[in-house]
Amino acid sequence: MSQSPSSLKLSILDLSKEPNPSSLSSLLEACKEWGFFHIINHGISEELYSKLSSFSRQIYSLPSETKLKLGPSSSVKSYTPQFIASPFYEGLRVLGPDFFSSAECSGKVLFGQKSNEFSEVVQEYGFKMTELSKRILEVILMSLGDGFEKKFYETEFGKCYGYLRIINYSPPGPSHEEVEGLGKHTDMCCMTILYPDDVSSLQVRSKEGKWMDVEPCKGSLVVNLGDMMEAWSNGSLRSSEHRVMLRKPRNRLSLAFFWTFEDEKLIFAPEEVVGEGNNRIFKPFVCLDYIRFREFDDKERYEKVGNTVRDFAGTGVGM
Ligand SMILES: O=C(O)CCC(=O)C(=O)O
Ligand SMILES: [Fe+2]
Repeated sequence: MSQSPSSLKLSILDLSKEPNPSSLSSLLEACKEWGFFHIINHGISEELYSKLSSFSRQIYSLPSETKLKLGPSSSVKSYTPQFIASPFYEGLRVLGPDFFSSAECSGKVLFGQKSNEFSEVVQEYGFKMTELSKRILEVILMSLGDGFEKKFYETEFGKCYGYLRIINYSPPGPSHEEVEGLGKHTDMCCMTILYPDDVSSLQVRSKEGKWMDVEPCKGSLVVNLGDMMEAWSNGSLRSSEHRVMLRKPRNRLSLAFFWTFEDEKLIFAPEEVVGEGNNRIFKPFVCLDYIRFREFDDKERYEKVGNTVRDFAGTGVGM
């Protein structure tokens, strides 16, 4: 058996406070070292979360035939059944920016009459997460350089959009001490905001390759940077490998909100971000081409585990 992992206390960004030099420098440090941090005072109420998690529980207790009407081989394709990402993982994707319509499309199949309430809850969550993503991204840009949020927010990130994945991990069997709920991967997007339930199962891989348990932090959400951000920052911000290890004999529910560039975006780190005299470690690339590279197969849009943006667009310099 492998050694038991050490636990990792992530840096905390308090969104109720105006960013100051000290909070910006600890955020930057966290983004460079781990690409992961916690946010507190994020404005997502427990009430909204519990409404959405109650719908999620209802969804995942539906019979497989109902869920399979939403994918992977139906025309809707919002549902990823078990045995694609892992035997324990199933997920439902709701695409923004029109979260209501997207939720309605799946909700009609899953809930029939009750779908309106589901769509409203998802819309509210999607809207709040969108606002939150914009805000966090601005602070990250501020931490990267003086005035960078004004210079780059609109021009570079102005067309970003979000999508939500409602994820259910089924419990490992009694004979298993620990199983992989979601294997090692990096997120493709710019940034992910994760609302995990109270089961701590998320692990992040250090630069040295050591798996670390993310230490839970009450009332916080977990933010992690994705490959698009790593490429856009010329590798100075980190998109870390992470995975989910299931240990408790119960379901785990998580809500992952992905904030991503538009498909046609050409990712090319601005000169000021690269910095004078530094080498470019990524070739320019179009987002959709990278998403295609990572696709599991042409039917399923799940991330292909193992391939990262460095494999796809790395120049081989400075790695
Ligand atoms: O469920 C989790 O805690 C993590 C999910 C995740 O990493 C992902 O969906 O990319
Ligand atoms: Fe992830």
